[in-house]
Amino acid sequence: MTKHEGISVYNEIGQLRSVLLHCPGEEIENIVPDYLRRLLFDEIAYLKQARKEHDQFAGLLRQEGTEVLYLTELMAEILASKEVRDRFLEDFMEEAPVGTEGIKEALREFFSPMSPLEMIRKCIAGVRTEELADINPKSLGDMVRNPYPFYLDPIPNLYFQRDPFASIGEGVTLNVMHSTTRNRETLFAKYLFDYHPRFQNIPRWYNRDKSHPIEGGDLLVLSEKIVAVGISERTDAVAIEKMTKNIFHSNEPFETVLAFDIPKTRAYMHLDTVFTMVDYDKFTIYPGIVSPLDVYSISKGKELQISYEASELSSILKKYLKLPAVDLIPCGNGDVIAAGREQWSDGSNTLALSPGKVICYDRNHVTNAALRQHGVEVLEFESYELSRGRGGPRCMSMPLKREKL
Ligand SMILES: NC(=[NH2+])NCCC[C@H](N)C(=O)O
Repeated sequence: MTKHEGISVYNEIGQLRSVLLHCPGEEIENIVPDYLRRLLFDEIAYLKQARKEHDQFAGLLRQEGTEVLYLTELMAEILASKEVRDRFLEDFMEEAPVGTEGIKEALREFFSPMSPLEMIRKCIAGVRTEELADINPKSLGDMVRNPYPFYLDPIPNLYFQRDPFASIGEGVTLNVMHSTTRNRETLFAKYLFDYHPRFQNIPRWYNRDKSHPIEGGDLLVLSEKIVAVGISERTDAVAIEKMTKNIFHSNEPFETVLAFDIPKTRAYMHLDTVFTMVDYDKFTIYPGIVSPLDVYSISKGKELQISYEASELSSILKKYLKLPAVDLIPCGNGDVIAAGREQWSDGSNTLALSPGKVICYDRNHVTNAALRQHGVEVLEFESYELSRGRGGPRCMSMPLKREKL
């Protein structure tokens, strides 16, 4: 197994050294029209093409010198220990939730011949009822006929590794997801940080047993001093305060958390779907959120000091990032129709590889051209299928290490 490496993320744009991904697998082929909405998808995706696109994404990262780690492989390393494997399976079934002892027993048997990697892939893919042929009925629940086709639901959003936990400084938030369908994703993160030798003693700024939701797509580390967070459909103010207190009580250098109150709608589910940082003084932003935007600052002090920031976004960013000017590059380059279309497929959801160099979906050609006009280097990859899950390059990646600036 890999040696201790830890987490180090003090900005959004410093050279990306190490990143965690999940390449979509069979879980995508367990998405059915009846459950699309609940699974947070808008369409049925074609797995073969989605995997091809994801490999292009990983290829670009490697080509730029970034270490690419896969969640399934790290998890398989952990589950090589029989004790951890057994505990994981029990926790996983409990949270699924698998209701009856008869089904649990059948699942234990079903998984037992599998290698750790096969087991973890299957946990993510989901288990259909037809796959467990003979359940030994132990309760009424094991006997009644149930038309629902899964004993374990698929976890199709796992390729959005940005959301279940978030790296901030040398620690992480272990998140509480807004929707039931994504909550098991944070169990993988919990096991990584509890058991993987690469991540020993990582401080947690938030823990998944807290009831208030917070998701990684809402968390942006703008600098060593400033963290931005969305108050969004997915992240609530109580969770933000708890996380902020824990960060401020540590030795981390962060001094201010800027909370952006964005509209609570599906299209803008997280702050990073409407706003990402691309260079020291450049950001891409969806124009539709600029005028309704309220920003609050939470500053370090004996108590949390919370204030409403009355000025416009560019002034707030200039003030807190100590910049003479900032360039807000609009999604859709000022064209309302292009902005709406490209935001829907994550035109503003860029992943920075280094200051001024980002990875984007190729389909958002208007926004990509605007980024280039503003001096940003844009690397593109295909995006027919991955975009159907409503997330882009930033959503699909969790930085573990970035160079400090
Ligand atoms: N960081 C992000 N913007 N993630 C996008 C996640 C998309 C996913 N289908 C969801 O609704 O949860």
